[in-house]
Amino acid sequence: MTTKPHLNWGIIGSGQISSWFVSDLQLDRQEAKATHKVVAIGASSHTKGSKFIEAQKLPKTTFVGSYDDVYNHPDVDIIYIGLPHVFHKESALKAIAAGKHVLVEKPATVNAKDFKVIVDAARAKGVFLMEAMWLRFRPLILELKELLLKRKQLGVIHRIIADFSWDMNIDQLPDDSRLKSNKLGAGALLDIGIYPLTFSRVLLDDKIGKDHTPFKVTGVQTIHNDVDYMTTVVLLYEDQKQAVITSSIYTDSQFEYLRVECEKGTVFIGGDMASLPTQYRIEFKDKSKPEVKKSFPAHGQYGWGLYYEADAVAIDIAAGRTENVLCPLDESILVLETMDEVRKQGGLVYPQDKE
Ligand SMILES: NC(=O)C1=CN([C@@H]2O[C@H](COP(=O)(O)OP(=O)(O)OC[C@H]3O[C@@H](n4cnc5c(N)ncnc54)[C@H](OP(=O)(O)O)[C@@H]3O)[C@@H](O)[C@H]2O)C=CC1
Ligand SMILES: O=C1OC[C@@H](O)[C@H](O)[C@H]1O
Repeated sequence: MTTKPHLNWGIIGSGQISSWFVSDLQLDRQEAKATHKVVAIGASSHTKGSKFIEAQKLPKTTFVGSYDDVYNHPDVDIIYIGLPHVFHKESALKAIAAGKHVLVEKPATVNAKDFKVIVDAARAKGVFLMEAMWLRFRPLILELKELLLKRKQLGVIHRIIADFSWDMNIDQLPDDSRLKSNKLGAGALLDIGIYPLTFSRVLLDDKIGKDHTPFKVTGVQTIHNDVDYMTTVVLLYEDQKQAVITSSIYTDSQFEYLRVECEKGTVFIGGDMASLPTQYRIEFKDKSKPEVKKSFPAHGQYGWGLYYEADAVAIDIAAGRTENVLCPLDESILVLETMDEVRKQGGLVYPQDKE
């Protein structure tokens, strides 16, 4: 019997996404491709870290310390960074300096320039690095990629229309919320617009990263209180395909938030959150063909599905790879550069852009 790849995780930050990630790592999954252990929690205070351990039902012996303690913990193989965007750079650089592999939440950084610094540091140190864009690893997306791009079952793809909008009640949030403050990298595009942008990258272009099909970017932004409440992006590919990408923090998405329009039919993708697609259906232009519908369970016993990216990372590291083929570093840079261009046209500036 071959043993599965294994990773010992150090978690930085005890907030919302760290709690999802840690609960997924602990799920008992028969089909798991790797095994995971959370060995250390880094939190801004010992009390917060201990509460996190209790809430996540981690063993009481799990190490709790400062972020620095966790970067330098001898049992930790890989650091997961679950901090607001603006803290990703410093955290990733410290983890890399300590010789750890890194999985950093999306967006990898506020702009492309900052992520390039991290990529250079990881390459110099020879450690694994990836942006935690979990969408790229979901079975629903992999199945549609195979169906649309590899088998070309619906013929030529013409256009993608994709949205992630969520009424965050922004005016009721405290000014120092990561969802509201420009200083914390808030705004629709970076927080949620990155998902429909990723959908379009994954489903419209069969090339990735440095090899991508060239596209022109047009963006408009509605800015209030120094953050984008609403952003719309149009990508025009060299071969005339288009992606229309919308995001907003003061309206809500429809259940079917993504449409892939093709020569022979249209794919509609839906779910409660555009970061977590749970079903697709295909309407064929030939009406004699019955609609195809497929569901991919999530939540509860199925967890969030963050384990797909975690397993992929474990397999890469066991194989000695320092980046992942579905989420390579140049592709994260491309997405960040695209968002930089949209913000340049839309007028949204973050403090990191001026550094
Ligand atoms: N993949 C996904 O589906 C999701 C990804 N994300 C990404 O994860 C990251 C974190 O998001 P989320 O978990 O919602 O964030 P939280 O607001 O829950 O904050 C996470 C942690 O960051 C630290 N932190 C928060 N605010 C500050 C501050 N002002 N100054 C210093 N430290 C702070 C705290 O760490 P401590 O506990 O140590 O005090 C906090 O627990 C973001 O980059 C976001 O884009 C978020 C949600 C979903
Ligand atoms: O990545 C995300 O997806 C879900 C939202 O709740 C969150 O704000 C965002 O960071």
